[in-house]
Amino acid sequence: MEPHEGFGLPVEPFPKTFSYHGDDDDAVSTATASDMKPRILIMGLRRSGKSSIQKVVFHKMSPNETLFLEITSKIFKDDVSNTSFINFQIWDIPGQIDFLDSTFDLDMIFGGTGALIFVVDAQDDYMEALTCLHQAVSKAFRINPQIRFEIFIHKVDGLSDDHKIETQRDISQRANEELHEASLIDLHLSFHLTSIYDHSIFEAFSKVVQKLIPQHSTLENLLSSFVQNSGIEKTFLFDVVSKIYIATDGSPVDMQSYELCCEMIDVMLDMTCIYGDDAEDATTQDSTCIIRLNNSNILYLREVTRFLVVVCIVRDDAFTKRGIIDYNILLLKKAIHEVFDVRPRHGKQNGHLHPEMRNNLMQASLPAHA
Ligand SMILES: Nc1nc2c(ncn2[C@@H]2O[C@H](COP(=O)(O)OP(=O)(O)OP(=O)(O)O)[C@@H](O)[C@H]2O)c(=O)[nH]1
Repeated sequence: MEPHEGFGLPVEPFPKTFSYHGDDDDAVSTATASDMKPRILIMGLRRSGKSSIQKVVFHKMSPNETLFLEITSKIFKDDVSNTSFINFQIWDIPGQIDFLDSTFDLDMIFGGTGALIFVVDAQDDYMEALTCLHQAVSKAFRINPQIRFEIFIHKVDGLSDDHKIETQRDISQRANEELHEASLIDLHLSFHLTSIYDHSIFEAFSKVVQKLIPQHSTLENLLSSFVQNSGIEKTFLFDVVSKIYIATDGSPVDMQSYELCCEMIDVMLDMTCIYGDDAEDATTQDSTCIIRLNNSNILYLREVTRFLVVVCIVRDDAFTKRGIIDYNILLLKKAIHEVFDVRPRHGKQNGHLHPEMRNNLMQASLPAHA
């Protein structure tokens, strides 16, 4: 099954030559070919929820099934690129990793890492987790200062809204104070409140992945231009299998809209699995799905590649101009294919929309929105 052959031009998930170290590959030179893929590490104490996060986001495991997951005893490398647009590896690091143990090649582990997710169980006493967090991030930062550090304050489904905010404030203050005392002032931590029992884990993972996509700001510009010229309220570019949104337009994301779009993808995939033609993949046929909501909005889903769909929220009066929207979606697809065809080494992304793409979109704009 070749990735992204479903629509027109071939598209690579991430450019294969892409490295998070610019042109310097020394840090990963000892790794094997499959280890060369950009990598996200998930770390944290035992039973903090690392394997559950990975199974729920990338393997469609239902949250309740995670109750029966066994303890991870060695590093689990999960290559998600066969089923997902996201061409990288997720490494689940066992809770009991000992940084002084020479059997762990830390230079290799942290050298090729794009992001380190550290999971803190918010339903447990988190003091030990904070000590481990400090050890992990300071070690990783000294080996590879390019790593993004993402702290998932996890299992917040058991906490009230006030308690969530208070927990985040306390954890971020303690973690940053420790870094300050260790003079690691350039080490930046990002915090996310997460749970596998709602969409917060998908939202947080989306944010992590977006920071690792070199083309992200170009995509965001492209989607903003698309929205403005099509009379659309909000649009997301989704990796279908993981429901991670690769990009959205520049307007703020509200969780309810994101959840609605995720649920639409679930409905489409479930229907396709149950009633679809077995010979065809869920999204090989330029799939389209429209759901009219009871609040005068319409959810409009269109395939971009085999693994990517664009989901739009449109007011029903704007949807009467569907021809314009469809025309703009055609241009959007073409532009997205072009964006991912650009390899950073040979032509670095500058984060701006190519003028040709912008002009094409303008041609399709409604007079009212032009
Ligand atoms: N309430 C709640 N429980 C969760 C959440 N995520 C995971 N869990 C539970 O936490 C327990 C431990 O989850 P695992 O994913 O096995 O934890 P782990 O960090 O991989 O554990 P090790 O393999 O020992 O490193 C399981 O019973 C999960 O069901 C969550 O968001 N909320």
